[in-house]
Amino acid sequence: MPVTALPEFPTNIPTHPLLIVDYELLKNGDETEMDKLWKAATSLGFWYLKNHGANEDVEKMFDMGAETMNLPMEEKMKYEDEGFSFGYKFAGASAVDASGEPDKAEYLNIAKDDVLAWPKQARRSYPYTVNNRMESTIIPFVTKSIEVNNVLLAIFNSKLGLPEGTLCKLHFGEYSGCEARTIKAPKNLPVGKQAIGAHTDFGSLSFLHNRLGGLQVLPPGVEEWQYVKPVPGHAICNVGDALAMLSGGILRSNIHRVVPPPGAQAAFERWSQVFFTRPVNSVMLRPLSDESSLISEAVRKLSDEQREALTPRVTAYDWVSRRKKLRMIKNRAGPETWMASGGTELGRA
Ligand SMILES: O=C(O)CCC(=O)C(=O)O
Ligand SMILES: [Fe+2]
Repeated sequence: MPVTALPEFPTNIPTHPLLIVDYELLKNGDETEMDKLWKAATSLGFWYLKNHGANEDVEKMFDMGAETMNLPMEEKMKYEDEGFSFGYKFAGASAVDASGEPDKAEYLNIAKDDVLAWPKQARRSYPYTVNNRMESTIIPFVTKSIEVNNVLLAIFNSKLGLPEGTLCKLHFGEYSGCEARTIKAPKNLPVGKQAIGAHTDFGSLSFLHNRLGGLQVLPPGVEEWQYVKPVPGHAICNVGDALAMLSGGILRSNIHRVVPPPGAQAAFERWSQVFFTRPVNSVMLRPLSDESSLISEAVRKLSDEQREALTPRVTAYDWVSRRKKLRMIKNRAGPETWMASGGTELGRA
């Protein structure tokens, strides 16, 4: 489906405005732009990123996603995600709420470790539609996404007053949950259904590309979900739980969800491409108070409950595994399973 054939996001629906950050300016060390990024990451935790240079790679990812999701179900299920995160997740495998309502989105997660090891296999195998496009599409998209998220991480490292390279070291040199995700939600979903239930992202940074509306955030202090409007060529970036924890809550991992696209857009399939940067598996998730007075000061001001929420005493691997596992309907015992699947949202979900 050419992008131009898709209906516009309706003009009569309120949206949550995000700050627009220019990646080229960030890369050139522009102070004003870095301040804008900091403001976005410490308030809502979401921002648009323009001039990121990944648009052509993203277009190819949309093609790869369509080729993959169009495979017969039997073929996709050969690559089912059996635990951690990598592989195929069929629509309806995860709950969207405590009642156990099934999700409506299917997706395929491709481990960064497999992409960087190609043509060797590091973590698992994938459908031929992925293998065939590894060199032309997936390696370029993942390489570019890593580069972008590294620039963002280095800025956060400096603004948090951490010794140079601290955050970078926590994200490289070992296997991790970093992954590229291609997502499809069907067209004509009834209003009120959720393609993806409310969640905070599990890792550190997400680099998201979508074309239709449907992504919503619940901003702090607000009771109503608000749409984030897709803007052509602009990525939607956000902070996840791991970075919220490492920063002692200074960086915000905000809750979000995916509902049917609004207005005339609802009649179209909804596709997204994401790259998730996550700490390496063995990293203990906790505020880096020993390494930054800014972080230790922020942690000192938290309530006991907030401090506990940011200090789960588990590794990055266990954090992703638990959240993923407890959202799966096959592991659901009752509403308590959903309640136990939460992240750093401090009861907001
Ligand atoms: O598809 C989208 O717009 C958002 C997807 C998302 O939140 C996720 O995969 O974590
Ligand atoms: Fe998300």
